[in-house]
Amino acid sequence: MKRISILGSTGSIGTQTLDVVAMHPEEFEVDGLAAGNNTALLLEQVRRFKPRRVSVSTKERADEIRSSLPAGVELYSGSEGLVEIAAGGNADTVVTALVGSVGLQSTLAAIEAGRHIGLANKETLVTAGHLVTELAGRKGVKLLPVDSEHSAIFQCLNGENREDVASITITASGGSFRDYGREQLKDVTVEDALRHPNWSMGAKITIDSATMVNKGLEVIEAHHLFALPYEQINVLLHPESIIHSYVEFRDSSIIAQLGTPDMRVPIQYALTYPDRWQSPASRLSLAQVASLTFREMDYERYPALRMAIDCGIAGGTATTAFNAANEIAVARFLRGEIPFLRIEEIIDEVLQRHDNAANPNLEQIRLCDLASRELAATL
Ligand SMILES: NC(=O)C1=CN([C@@H]2O[C@H](COP(=O)(O)OP(=O)(O)OC[C@H]3O[C@@H](n4cnc5c(N)ncnc54)[C@H](OP(=O)(O)O)[C@@H]3O)[C@@H](O)[C@H]2O)C=CC1
Ligand SMILES: CC(=O)[C@@H](O)[C@H](O)COP(=O)(O)O
Ligand SMILES: [Mn+2]
Repeated sequence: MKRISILGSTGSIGTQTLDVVAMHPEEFEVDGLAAGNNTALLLEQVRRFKPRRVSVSTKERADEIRSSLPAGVELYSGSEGLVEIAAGGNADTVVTALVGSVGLQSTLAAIEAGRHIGLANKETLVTAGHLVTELAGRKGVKLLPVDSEHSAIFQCLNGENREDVASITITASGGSFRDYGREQLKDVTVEDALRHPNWSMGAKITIDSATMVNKGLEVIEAHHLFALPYEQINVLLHPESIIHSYVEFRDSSIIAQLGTPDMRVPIQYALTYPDRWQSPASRLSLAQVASLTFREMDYERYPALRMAIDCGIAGGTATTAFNAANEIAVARFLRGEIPFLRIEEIIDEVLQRHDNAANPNLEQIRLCDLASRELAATL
């Protein structure tokens, strides 16, 4: 029996994690679920998966659902609620499926409590990767990647010697506007940007895919997860999203992981590693796919990717500033306040004014995150 808790159970990754649980009801027990504002869906999940503990975004939301919860279910709220679900109870693995660096405190709390982490919330590693990996190492906690590219690389590295790795290559679909030139990006709408060609995901990551910020976050995530220098991490455009990523070894062999684009596969592998179980995902027929295509990454077309990698190389608080500026700019774009191309300009302007601090502690990261958000909100 595997006991899990999910932070962000009502989102895209959270609901797909529960799909995996539903496929193997005898093998999983759900200890805790943390949602934000979608209390109706949370209540449905409570009825179906019978967690012992739940949390919602605010006290008001908690008051709304208190009387509808079965007797004995513990109810929490706010950031303390997230920490309670992450570190209290008796889960073996906590799936971090919150969106944004709001997930940092609860991820650290889960690690501190000795829980293994099924890590979807990439912003946590982008903003404070050195602290998260150091704590996980000290506590003997596994950081099991859920992000499809990182799960692919993790699978390709299985049983290999790290000294034999020449490079890793993260594939990128190109997002909603992969066939647009920069001129065409001036007038795109929120609706257009939310139409990802291959994956159905939450709104924030779908916009990040369109700006290529997602790939930038993933390069930084890979740097921390696999302890690789940036010069060994490549990005390649692969519009079909069938090869999820690959590793090249020093003998020139390449090992890649392929599959239909279905997040339930990497989610399940993070929960069953090192075993493989039956999955709800459909089988890949390469004969039907017929051709796979690749393009060199164009850093002028996607300047936000270059900025993210430069921040990763600079280290310190640069990645925190990058991530915070992006989170605010994306939220503003989604609210219709700014045009699409303004997202990368805002990130750039925040970075121009950023005063980098090397090897930051948690408090320095918190302050940098706050200041970058405040600036990005006013630009
Ligand atoms: N979706 C995907 O396929 C993939 C996602 N990822 C990463 O996984 C993470 C989650 O993405 P995704 O599932 O798409 O995001 P969604 O927006 O679909 O879901 C986010 C979840 O977080 C909850 N949430 C948000 N803010 C808070 C808060 N302040 N307190 C408590 N809960 C909160 C939401 O609750 P509610 O809805 O109830 O308000 C929801 O359950 C991101 O870091 C993303 O980059 C990585 C690879 C693929
Ligand atoms: C499914 C997943 O892991 C996403 O992060 C995905 O990578 C988004 O696709 P692109 O960023 O390649 O468009
Ligand atoms: Mn990904």
